Amino acid sequence: PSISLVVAALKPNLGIGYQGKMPWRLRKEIKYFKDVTCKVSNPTSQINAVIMGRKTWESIPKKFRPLPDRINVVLSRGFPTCEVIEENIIHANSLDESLKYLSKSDHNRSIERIFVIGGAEIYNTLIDDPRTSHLLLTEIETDKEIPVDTYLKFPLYDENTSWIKQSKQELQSFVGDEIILEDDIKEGDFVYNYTLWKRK
Ligand SMILES: NC(=O)C1=CN([C@@H]2O[C@H](COP(=O)(O)OP(=O)(O)OC[C@H]3O[C@@H](n4cnc5c(N)ncnc54)[C@H](OP(=O)(O)O)[C@@H]3O)[C@@H](O)[C@H]2O)C=CC1
Ligand SMILES: CCc1nc(N)nc(N)c1C#CCc1cc(OC)cc(-c2ccc3c(c2)OCO3)c1
Repeated sequence: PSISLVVAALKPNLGIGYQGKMPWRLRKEIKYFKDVTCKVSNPTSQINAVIMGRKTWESIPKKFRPLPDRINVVLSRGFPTCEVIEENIIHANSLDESLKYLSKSDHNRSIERIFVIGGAEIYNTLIDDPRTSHLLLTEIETDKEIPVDTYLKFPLYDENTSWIKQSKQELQSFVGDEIILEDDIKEGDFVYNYTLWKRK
């Protein structure tokens, strides 16, 4: 199965978190995240999965979790192998266990896409996993000093990296034409752009 990492990070050091929370609240970015992770070709027969670490699950405000219309998989070494907590909440103790569960055919809707939605420990393990085929990176920039204590260790800007930033057309066809992709979105002290990266 192929996995897509979805993350919003502050350039140039790819900061993603501060004291267990996100360093920013970007309204349009949250909508993009929802639209991209929810979108399936056929909503009656398909659904997507979002996989996250236990700390990210805990950081999502209770009223927003589980993220609706997606199968929510939470990873913790403290969970037994794989447990269906509620219809759309799965607890698993490893990525492999969760992928095994997601690839079973007895779901009432088939899984179209698998997105990893955080946090740092999960991202930094999976960026090197051969099953990770796409990276949906929201590149954020600011002139202000923003407190950040958690970073992506992604080799994107190294000269011999195997990750290639795709064209905007490629991103558009990946997310589908229903999603409007604005450029240089300004919110508060931030300017950001949506990007798609694939391995060479
Ligand atoms: N900018 C962005 O787009 C995003 C940013 N974030 C930020 O990331 C930060 C959270 O990241 P981080 O602290 O790394 O925590 P994570 O969300 O990555 O959760 C870490 C926990 O996940 C479990 N876990 C990790 N790897 C595995 C594994 N291989 N198998 C089983 N369980 C595993 C462990 O749970 P246990 O301890 O229970 O064993 C571990 O403690 C926050 O600041 C958050 O705001 C999060 C999402 C998106
Ligand atoms: C939504 C931010 C985001 N953007 C991108 N590009 N990739 C991501 N993986 C994420 C994320 C995430 C997990 C998360 C963390 C969080 O606090 C740490 C809050 C949310 C969240 C999820 C849904 C929400 C919402 C917040 O407000 C309204 O609806 C969602």
